[in-house]
Amino acid sequence: MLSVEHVTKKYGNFTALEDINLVFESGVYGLLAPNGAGKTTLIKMLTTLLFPTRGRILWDGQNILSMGSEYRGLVGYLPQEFGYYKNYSPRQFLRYMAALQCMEPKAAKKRIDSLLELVALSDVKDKKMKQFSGGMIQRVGIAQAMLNDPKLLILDEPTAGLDPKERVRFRNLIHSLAKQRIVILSTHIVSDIETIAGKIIMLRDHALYCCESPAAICENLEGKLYEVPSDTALTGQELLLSERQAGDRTVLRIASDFPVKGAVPVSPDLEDAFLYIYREDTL
Ligand SMILES: Nc1ncnc2c1ncn2[C@@H]1O[C@H](COP(=O)(O)OP(=O)(O)OP(=O)(O)O)[C@@H](O)[C@H]1O
Repeated sequence: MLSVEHVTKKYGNFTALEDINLVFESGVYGLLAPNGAGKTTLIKMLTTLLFPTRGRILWDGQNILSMGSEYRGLVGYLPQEFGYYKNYSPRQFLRYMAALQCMEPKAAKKRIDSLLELVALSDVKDKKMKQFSGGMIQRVGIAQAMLNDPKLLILDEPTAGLDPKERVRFRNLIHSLAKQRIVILSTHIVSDIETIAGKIIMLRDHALYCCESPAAICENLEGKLYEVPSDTALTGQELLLSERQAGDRTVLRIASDFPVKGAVPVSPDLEDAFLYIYREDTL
């Protein structure tokens, strides 16, 4: 179990995160917030690349900073900018990464073969990565993060640059990895996590806004969401969230605390909740 207790991070006088409290148990956690909200800062503290200014992070009750390499042995990490060698094949690259982790060569070979199978790259395991698509590179990155069979897998914006088909494949892969481990996945793209994350962590105003299931987050908007024709004049009490194509016409999705005449009540989804929660922020 991983717990974040009263963690604050300051960069000089600037407070990037203030008094964050979280508890992680196995399953997928989506860290969802607009750019600049502090996702990478939190992730870097969870991976010991940055230290909290105040507060502490515990793994099974022990401070991760005092655990040192023992803790890092439990963590798999795919950073936002994942460095790889274009002229290496996935197999060469993973062998190299395994050697850096001092894995025994025979065990490493077996593990690499099964990981390449898991991320569906066995067919291209000896091809140079310079020919790979963004999705294929991300899958090499995930295999790299999984080398030590981590108890805590952290993926920072792993779906950036993926096409829709690659995103679906990625979601399926994450789902299969989340059994018996904690997976923390940061993103600002709602659809990447709404079907796979058991809990969504939202940051707002440099603080924790919520850590709840997608259903619980949507529930807060229940009864407030409507669709109206696109030529409807909105009043100050109605908040435009998005537009959607319904057959051959466009409809507006709006949030309102009061019933709206002529509007069709609809059930909120996580995208609506995201837009509602960050309505005053520049997205
Ligand atoms: N080394 C640093 N020095 C000063 N300010 C920083 C530093 N790193 C990040 N920040 C600031 O802290 C805030 C949070 O940054 P962070 O990178 O954690 O956000 P993020 O949610 O991961 O955003 P993105 O998705 O754009 O990376 C931002 O306002 C950023 O400008």
